[in-house]
Amino acid sequence: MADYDYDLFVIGAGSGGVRASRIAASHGARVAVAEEFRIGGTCVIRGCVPKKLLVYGSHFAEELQDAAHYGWSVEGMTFDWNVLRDTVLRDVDRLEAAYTTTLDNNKVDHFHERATVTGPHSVKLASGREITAQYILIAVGAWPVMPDFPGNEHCITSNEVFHLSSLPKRVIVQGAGYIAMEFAGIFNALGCHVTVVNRSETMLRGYDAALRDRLLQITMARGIEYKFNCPIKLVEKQVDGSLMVSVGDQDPIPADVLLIATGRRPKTDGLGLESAGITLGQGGEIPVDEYSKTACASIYAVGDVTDRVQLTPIAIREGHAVADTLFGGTLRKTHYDAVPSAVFSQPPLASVGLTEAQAREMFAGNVKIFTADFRPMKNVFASRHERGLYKLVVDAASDRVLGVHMIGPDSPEILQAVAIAVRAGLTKAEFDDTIALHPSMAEELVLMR
Ligand SMILES: Cc1cc2nc3c(=O)[nH]c(=O)nc-3n(C[C@H](O)[C@H](O)[C@H](O)COP(=O)(O)OP(=O)(O)OC[C@H]3O[C@@H](n4cnc5c(N)ncnc54)[C@H](O)[C@@H]3O)c2cc1C
Ligand SMILES: NC(=O)c1ccc[n+]([C@@H]2O[C@H](COP(=O)([O-])OP(=O)(O)OC[C@H]3O[C@@H](n4cnc5c(N)ncnc54)[C@H](O)[C@@H]3O)[C@@H](O)[C@H]2O)c1
Repeated sequence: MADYDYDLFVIGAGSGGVRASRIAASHGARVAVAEEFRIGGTCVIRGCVPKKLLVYGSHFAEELQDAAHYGWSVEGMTFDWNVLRDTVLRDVDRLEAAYTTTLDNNKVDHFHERATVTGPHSVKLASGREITAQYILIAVGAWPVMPDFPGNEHCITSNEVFHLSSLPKRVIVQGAGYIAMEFAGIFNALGCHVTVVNRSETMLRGYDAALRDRLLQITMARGIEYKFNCPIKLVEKQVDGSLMVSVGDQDPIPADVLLIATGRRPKTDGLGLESAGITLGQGGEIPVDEYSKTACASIYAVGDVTDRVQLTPIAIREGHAVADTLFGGTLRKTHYDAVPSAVFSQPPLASVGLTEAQAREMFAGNVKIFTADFRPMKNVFASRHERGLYKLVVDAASDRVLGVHMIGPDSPEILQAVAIAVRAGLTKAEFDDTIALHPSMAEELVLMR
């Protein structure tokens, strides 16, 4: 290894890249990482973290609305977008500094520039410097897809949404996936008029149909408008700076912001992978084996760029596994069973394991479904009519719980704990044998009969 400048060169200091760098260095490897934007990557800089802070910030609207029922007087309340935005952006700066310190503490060299691959053991920095490494890890993440229609230059993506100069009055969100439903919830709670425009009639594909339907009903009641089966045809900028958006065969919709949330494509364009004999998949993803090794034995790839599961904890696990495999003396794979996930919509939904539809197909219909459809106590007290819905999907033959699906207040927090039980393969009888924690919403999980 001594013939190379580094033992490991990582391209991309995001969730996967930082974890792999840190762990490889802790195993004694000489590691460097190149980052073309900001240390921390999508999750920290313009993804999970600032998004969740905006969810927290906007959720006060609901709390303040309900507060009067609990005896609080909240007259004259106001909201200042600039304060929330700037506080969130300051927290992002803090986290970027913390990630940089982590790299420094682990003696990982970092180059603040773009890197491309020039061969199985070599990379080139934007400044022109060539660096060699025994192994190269590609952890460059993904990039928002911008659909092709006239006027798309007037639209923003999740990259820009955290920096809006003012709170828009009217927001159109294109797409009905994670980002669309999370930002529809944020803007709706902050008092904007929100229209979700989707090309199909399905929102949050992959989530259980009953939960999706519940989210649709609640968010419609909260004022979000939906236009399904509705492609965007044209966006025209008006003299006052607002937008006129032509959708489907309907009347154009006026808006101040059009947020595109139509998926994220692996960021592999121009990365030079062909120089190492790596052929990209149809969606631009890097094909890898179960150890995240590419077709080139010295090059690995983790995270969104491989388009396996586009979630931060997965990128982190994959990065950690590569570092252990290459430098820790342990061959380590990442498992993808019972991966918990959540949509931080308002209300949020969360899920682990098989949906009812998936289980019915895999188990030839031999499944049992248990549901709790309830009005959370705090909602009843606040005269809020929104109901929570929890669903357990159970293998009828073995009694094993195959999936847990929840929509309602705090469901992501509750689901993380119950995901342990699903991953451990516990049965419905073992759920039932667990004493309820009362009064809580989570107790519904052990009370479904
Ligand atoms: C708005 C939004 C909200 C999200 N919310 C959640 C959530 O709540 N929970 C969750 O689990 N996931 C969430 N995600 C997904 C999550 O952010 C990603 O799955 C995760 O960040 C992927 O990590 P990664 O290491 O693969 O890539 P990234 O974190 O994207 O890191 C890749 C890094 O590589 C850099 N880079 C790219 N090309 C080069 C190059 N050639 N040279 C040098 N550097 C380069 C990029 O600048 C970037 O910093 C969200 C994503 C978005 C966009
Ligand atoms: N809470 C979380 O864990 C979280 C939050 C945000 C993002 N993410 C990750 O980031 C990824 C990207 O998020 P996303 O919301 O952009 O993608 P997504 O895959 O969740 O949703 C994409 C949406 O865009 C629609 N669409 C796709 N192509 C289109 C086109 N050409 N025209 C019109 N509509 C189109 C799809 O029908 C779908 O509704 C997610 O897959 C997820 O893995 C996770």
